[in-house]
Amino acid sequence: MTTWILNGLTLNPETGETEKKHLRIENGAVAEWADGASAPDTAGTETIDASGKLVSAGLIDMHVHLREPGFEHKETIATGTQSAAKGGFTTIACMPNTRPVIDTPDTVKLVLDKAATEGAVRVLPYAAITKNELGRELTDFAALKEAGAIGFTDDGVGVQNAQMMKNAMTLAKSLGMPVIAHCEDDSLVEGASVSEGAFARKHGLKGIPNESEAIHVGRDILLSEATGVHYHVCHVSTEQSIRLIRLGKSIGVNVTSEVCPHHLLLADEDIPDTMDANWKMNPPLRTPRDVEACIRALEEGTIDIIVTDHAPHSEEEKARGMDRAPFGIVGFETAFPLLYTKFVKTGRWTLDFLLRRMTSDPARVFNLPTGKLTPGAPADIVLIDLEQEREVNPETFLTKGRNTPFAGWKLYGWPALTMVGGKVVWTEENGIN
Ligand SMILES: NC(=O)N[C@@H](CC(=O)O)C(=O)O
Ligand SMILES: [Zn+2]
Ligand SMILES: [Zn+2]
Repeated sequence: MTTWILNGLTLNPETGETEKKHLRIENGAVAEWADGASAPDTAGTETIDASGKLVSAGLIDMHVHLREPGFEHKETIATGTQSAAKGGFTTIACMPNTRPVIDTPDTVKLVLDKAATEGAVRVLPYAAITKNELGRELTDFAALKEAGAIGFTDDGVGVQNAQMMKNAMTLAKSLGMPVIAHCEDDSLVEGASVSEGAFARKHGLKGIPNESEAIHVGRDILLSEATGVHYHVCHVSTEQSIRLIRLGKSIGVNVTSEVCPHHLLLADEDIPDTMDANWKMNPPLRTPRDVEACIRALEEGTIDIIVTDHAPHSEEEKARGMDRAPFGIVGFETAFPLLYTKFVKTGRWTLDFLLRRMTSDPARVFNLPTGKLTPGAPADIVLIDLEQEREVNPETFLTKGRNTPFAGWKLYGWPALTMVGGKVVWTEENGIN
């Protein structure tokens, strides 16, 4: 089957300018970029008009929470992947902190089966490092890999014991698998819900110190050096962690890292005095100095990729107040417009820079066959409207979560159509296909 995406704008990375091209798709794969100056012969083919829209490889999000099994009131694989499609994502990697935890081959298979039948986009499951994410006993890495897990992580909590982490890394290395770490030392955090900083001081709250993250980053870089494993740091949020990752990379340690839009855009002092728990996430919003450090680290390559850490919770859970509400905010449906508006439209980044951090770089870091629209690649594509300004309205989200601090923000760069493997899965006009 042939599909033509006609008259779209594609980015020429050499000039940084967009140019009009037609894209031919054959049997779910990219076949040809044709000159936009003349009309191709489209007799007998399906056509999609992309006039005025950017044509990009589908976005890749290597850190998301789909909540199924066990927390279907927050999200399901169906709603989470639909939300991802609406946000322009075509591949997402989901975290194992479900109930039960994804720590057996059967739970990995359950996620893969559900994703295949009910999912709107590609889903790559991570499996837990330790059984039930309790930090006591390693899971069966070989069997989990065999079942389809793409890496190991106890996201949601840090692995507190260094020997446990070293054993995990040694085993993962022997299987050629990465270890992905939520970096948090529990002994330094105990009961705090916001960062140590201006907001905590103003409200007399106990704060989460920056070193609670960086201590694990430093420890794990040493363990990665010792074991040779590919070690990937989750949701980097502090200047201290960045310093350590920079050092690790400079001496050749196999370390990579990710950052979330909120840690590039918001600081603790932006949290409203109403203590709205839609501003509560882990790691917490840090100081403006940390925000600038995260931006620079991404710019210099110390941080490799952008992820959302999409973490839906119900309105009832988020209404429990800053102290008692769970950590986490949704991310799929605001990520690209936020970053495009605040970093590309303002002139700090090129469009090419932003797109790479959300497409080809995650594919490179995790060895995925997607992320580039070169002939032969899967036709995972997003069309993006860069011109129209719209307001973030959580009531229109496809995720079950409404927990975002970005409601009301006026943004550009909204996805208009998402295609996975040559099949249109979502359009602005008609919703989920
Ligand atoms: N990021 C969050 O604030 N919450 C995540 C857990 C996590 O990513 O650590 C969640 O599962 O809700
Ligand atoms: Zn985490
Ligand atoms: Zn997470």
